[in-house]
Amino acid sequence: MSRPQPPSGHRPWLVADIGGTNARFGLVEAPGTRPVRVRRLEGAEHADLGAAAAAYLEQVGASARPGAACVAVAGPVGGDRIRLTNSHWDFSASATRDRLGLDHLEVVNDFAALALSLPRLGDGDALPLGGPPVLPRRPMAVLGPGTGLGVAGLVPVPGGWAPVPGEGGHVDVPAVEDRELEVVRFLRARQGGAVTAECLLCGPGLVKLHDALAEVRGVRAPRSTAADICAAAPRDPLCAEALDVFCCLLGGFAGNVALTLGATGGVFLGGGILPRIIPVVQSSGFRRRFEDKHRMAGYLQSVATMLIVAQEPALLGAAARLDQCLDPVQGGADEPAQQ
Ligand SMILES: Nc1ncnc2c1ncn2[C@@H]1O[C@H](COP(=O)(O)OP(=O)(O)OP(=O)(O)O)[C@@H](O)[C@H]1O
Repeated sequence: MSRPQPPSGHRPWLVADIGGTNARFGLVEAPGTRPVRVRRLEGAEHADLGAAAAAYLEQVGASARPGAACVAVAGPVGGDRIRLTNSHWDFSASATRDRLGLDHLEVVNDFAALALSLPRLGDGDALPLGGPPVLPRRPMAVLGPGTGLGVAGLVPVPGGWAPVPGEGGHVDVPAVEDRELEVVRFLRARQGGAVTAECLLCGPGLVKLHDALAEVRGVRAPRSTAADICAAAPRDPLCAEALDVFCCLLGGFAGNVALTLGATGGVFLGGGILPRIIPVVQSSGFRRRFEDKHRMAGYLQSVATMLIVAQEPALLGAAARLDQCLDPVQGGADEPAQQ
């Protein structure tokens, strides 16, 4: 297929994904194309979004000033003031737009952006984790453990797709099997009150899950980071079990999301942790727990589960959002992911 050419006089678009630690940027040179010159900056090294974006544009030697931007942020959006959940950045969208000389600035929730990336995933951007192939033009869902646990739906609407972001990570944890219930009972006693899905299904949550499992098993084996647990799992049975419980809970959670949203088009997994432990997820109880929903087992057996392995997929979704806003021909042209 021929690559769309920039319309004459088209200024590039800036896309960004701002997480708790990292700010990822890219440039979209023509409507309907994938972001290029993608870079990751440390959020803490820059005072605010405007400063980080300016540093990025200088770093990549952008010759033309962007005409529009879409910024995906980890936190609720709405109104001019944007406060990030896990970062000190707090900025005015209109002031940032003016400072960067943009005609248009779009701010979206990071999982809404991730949802909008789904119809643009190509071969090799996502791996099957069980079930049939992805079905075209059906509702889809995306969820991902990273610094927190994000969830969003994506529904087909006339002319394209609409993302449905929410706060789905904060539902109760779907503990069903004995070892899961033991971990949750232990944590309830220790921290008091409810244990949410995000409490265990994210990077810091994996550490909490591992340490609780150690207490339940009566062993002392402190681990300080998710990376440490993932690296040790091939030779440390407790780390391996913590990861299996993590994947099983994630499967139960993903099944709940699929049932709630009617995501018959497929459930996609994103976030920073899973792409680093692909064989572990593939051999875990994830898919078994996804389908293990009593009378709804048959319904879920017909739903694809996929692991997103594309680099910086939220930037792809941010570009899709700009197409929707500024170039309805490209924005409405997305076909659902075919794997
Ligand atoms: N090597 C690793 N193996 C497993 N998990 C890791 C590794 N490195 C980092 N992580 C986990 O990944 C999480 C970050 O995931 P992700 O990149 O999705 O975060 P984010 O919230 O989108 O953005 P940010 O990176 O800015 O925090 C961290 O909480 C950390 O626990």
